[in-house]
Amino acid sequence: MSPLFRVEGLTKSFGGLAVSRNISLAMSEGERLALIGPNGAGKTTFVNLVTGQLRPSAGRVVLNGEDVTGLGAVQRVRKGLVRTFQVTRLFSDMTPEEHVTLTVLQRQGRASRILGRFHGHSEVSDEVGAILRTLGLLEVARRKVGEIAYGQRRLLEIAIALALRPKVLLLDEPAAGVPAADTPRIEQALESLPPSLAVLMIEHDMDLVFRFARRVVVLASGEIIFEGLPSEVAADAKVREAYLGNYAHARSVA
Ligand SMILES: Nc1ncnc2c1ncn2[C@@H]1O[C@H](COP(=O)(O)OP(=O)(O)OP(=O)(O)O)[C@@H](O)[C@H]1O
Repeated sequence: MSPLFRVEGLTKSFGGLAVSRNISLAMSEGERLALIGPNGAGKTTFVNLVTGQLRPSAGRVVLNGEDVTGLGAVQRVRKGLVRTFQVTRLFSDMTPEEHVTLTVLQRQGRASRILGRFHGHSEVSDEVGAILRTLGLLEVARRKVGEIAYGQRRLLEIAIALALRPKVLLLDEPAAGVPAADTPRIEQALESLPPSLAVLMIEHDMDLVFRFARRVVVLASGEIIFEGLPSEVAADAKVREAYLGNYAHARSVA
């Protein structure tokens, strides 16, 4: 079976710094993949290349057999390639319900007509309610974002991404900054994501990685150095060296 999504030979340099080196990777429908690696390994750059925030120096991004490398970020979202960001980008005066409603209407090309009339949209409210329920946000659906917990804001980012009906969802550190007591909520929400969705998650919280991922890819210095089962990753010599080297470097500059 051909993969839902693949990248071939993705390469990117900033000046003389090679940040992504010939990265090839495929994902199938329903896949749960974690992309890990030491700080500065090039994980966010990889996501930016996949979603069109950055243009690669070489290589291709292929979704459903279609080469989307030439498309911009908005066009890729329309095709089903959707991401969340490491830092939340929400409006603190709006509620979760308003954020998700606006996104659904935007996806349908109707957002410009409804500004100021959020609650009357019964034709999308079932979908909005279902998305908020999936992420465990129904109870705060009508609270202002500025008043809800940080972990709930991170979940709202994922809710907004779901409202775009992704085929491939890329999560950039969904648990970053979330208090440890709230990470089970994030984990639970990730488990509730639609089974057919292909999910790639960047995450530093290894407990979360091991519980979420069926496959792990390790990036170091812009290169894939490991691809395999979560149970195998910790024992891999190259992976240990990459993390240890990074740790030693951090100690030497501290
Ligand atoms: N726009 C840019 N211009 C120049 N260098 C950049 C740019 N973006 C990223 N880099 C560099 O590329 C390297 C990889 O950065 P990237 O943010 O992709 O790593 P990362 O693996 O996501 O790191 P972290 O885990 O710390 O978020 C770093 O050395 C970074 O300084």
